Amino acid sequence: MDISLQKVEYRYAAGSPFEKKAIEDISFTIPSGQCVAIIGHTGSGKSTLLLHLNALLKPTSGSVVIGDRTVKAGRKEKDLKPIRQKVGIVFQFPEQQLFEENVMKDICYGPMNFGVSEEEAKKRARYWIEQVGLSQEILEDSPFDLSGGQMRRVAIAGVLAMEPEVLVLDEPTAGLDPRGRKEIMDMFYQLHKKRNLTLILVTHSMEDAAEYADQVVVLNKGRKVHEGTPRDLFADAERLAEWGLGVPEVVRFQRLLEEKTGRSLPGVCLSIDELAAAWNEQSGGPAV
Ligand SMILES: Nc1ncnc2c1ncn2[C@@H]1O[C@H](COP(=O)(O)OP(=O)(O)OP(=O)(O)O)[C@@H](O)[C@H]1O
Repeated sequence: MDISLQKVEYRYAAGSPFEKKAIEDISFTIPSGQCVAIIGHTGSGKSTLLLHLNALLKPTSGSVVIGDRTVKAGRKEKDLKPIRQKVGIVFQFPEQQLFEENVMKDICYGPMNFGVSEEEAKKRARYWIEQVGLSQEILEDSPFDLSGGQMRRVAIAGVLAMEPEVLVLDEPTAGLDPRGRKEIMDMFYQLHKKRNLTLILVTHSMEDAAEYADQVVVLNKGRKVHEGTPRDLFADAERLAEWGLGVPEVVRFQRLLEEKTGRSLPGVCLSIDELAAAWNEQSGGPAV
């Protein structure tokens, strides 16, 4: 299922003295099965845009096409549940939304809310708890007895148990240590690859955008200022700085290495493995 935004504008408190234009003239398409990162400085409009992806917000002008449904300004929408089921959002710090007495009930809540039977919801809970790297034993525990990392996985299992076609991740690694970040992102990436799940990654992390995204959309002051591959984007540090963004660590390390050795490597390397391979090829031996 593709999602396509066409000249989307959104104003908070439209028509009131407190009106505030948050995004404008935003058009792009997220093709089914892709991993797309949406990045931008604080206040650039990422969260506002994210809420349009499953019709939690309706554009003030323009339209959002989600599969076979078009959501546009000035039109009363019929049942939005099918859209909300197909496009799952994992909000920032999703563990804060756990509230049931045990993990099983928390995971079943979303699917049952969308009309799935209790029996089927429980079957899904048993399946998804393992897919997020936890054991079924945890299902009977209170979510509040778990560690922060486990709570986050439980909350993610609750969204996955709705079996969405598109998963929107709002700063999925916020507050995690580097190991936890990598584990969570690798888990999403495996799901994306194995199930052809479309991933939309809304993030401040240039590292995550560089490592996982096929395409990156950059927002600045409510407008789309760039759309392209991570490689194109991170080759231009000056432009990134203009938008208040930094280059990923691995690209910075590449520059440092080039400065120190006086040799330049072909292109931009987006992972340590790539950097090592490019260096070894240039230098004729394993120096990194
Ligand atoms: N509920 C609201 N009412 C009025 N203005 C808002 C509201 N939410 C956001 N804004 C404004 O809209 C603009 C875009 O905000 P948004 O939260 O979408 O940006 P963001 O890129 O997600 O920021 P961050 O990275 O800090 O979460 C900002 O100028 C913000 O002040």
